[in-house]
Amino acid sequence: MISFKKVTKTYDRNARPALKDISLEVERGEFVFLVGASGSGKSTFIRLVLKEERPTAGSVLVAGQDVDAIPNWKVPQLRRNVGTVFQDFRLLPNKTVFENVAFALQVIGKSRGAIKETVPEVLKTVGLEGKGKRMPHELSGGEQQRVAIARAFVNKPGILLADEPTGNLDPTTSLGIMKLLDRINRAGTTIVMATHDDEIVDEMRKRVVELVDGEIVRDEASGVYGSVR
Ligand SMILES: Nc1ncnc2c1ncn2[C@@H]1O[C@H](COP(=O)(O)OP(=O)(O)OP(=O)(O)O)[C@@H](O)[C@H]1O
Repeated sequence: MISFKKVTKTYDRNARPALKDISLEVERGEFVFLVGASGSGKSTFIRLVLKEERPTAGSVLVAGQDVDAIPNWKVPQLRRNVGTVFQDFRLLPNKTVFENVAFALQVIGKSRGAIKETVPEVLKTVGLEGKGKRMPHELSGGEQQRVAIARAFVNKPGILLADEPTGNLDPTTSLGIMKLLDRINRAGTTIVMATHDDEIVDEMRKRVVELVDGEIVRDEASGVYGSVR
């Protein structure tokens, strides 16, 4: 589903690479934790998948397509198939919960009828039934993240990229968010989640890919946050 073939990304010509000769295959339906210290290259990995950055060398394939070969006018189509969730939720503050989720459908031209039907269903899936009329500031952090996940998921993307989605949440709320992501994954969406949250990684026992200074130092099925020595 996502394939990195000998990918190097250098932002500044003289700086050390943010990613160094990375090769990685993420199969359809997998759940992968990307772990590593701040600056190890996790966000760069995510930006390359979204074509927000271009590799300096090597190639990135998403659903079999070389991202670099996708013309700019087709990039929105790529990003529709790759939902994103971030640490800071990124909701539209002046729109209701319903409108925040509906927006993702409006931009792809869905009819009002379809939107009216789909949004409440998705809100129910993420545990926000009946909260469509609330404004983001009237929600807890965990609820705001659920809205962000609903928005990312409403188009049923094949891939969901999550960059520190539990970074602003307490442990109990984080666990709720992880259960939701796990459910979405089990329904068929491939998930790559960058995180520093060792408790979550240890609890979930998914594939763990560890980056150190832009290089993959560990790739384990059912792994834990820190390598077992
Ligand atoms: N736009 C940019 N221009 C120049 N250098 C950058 C840019 N973005 C990232 N870098 C550098 O690339 C390296 C990897 O950064 P990246 O953001 O991918 O790490 P990260 O693992 O996501 O870190 P964090 O956990 O803090 O988000 C760092 O050395 C960083 O300073």
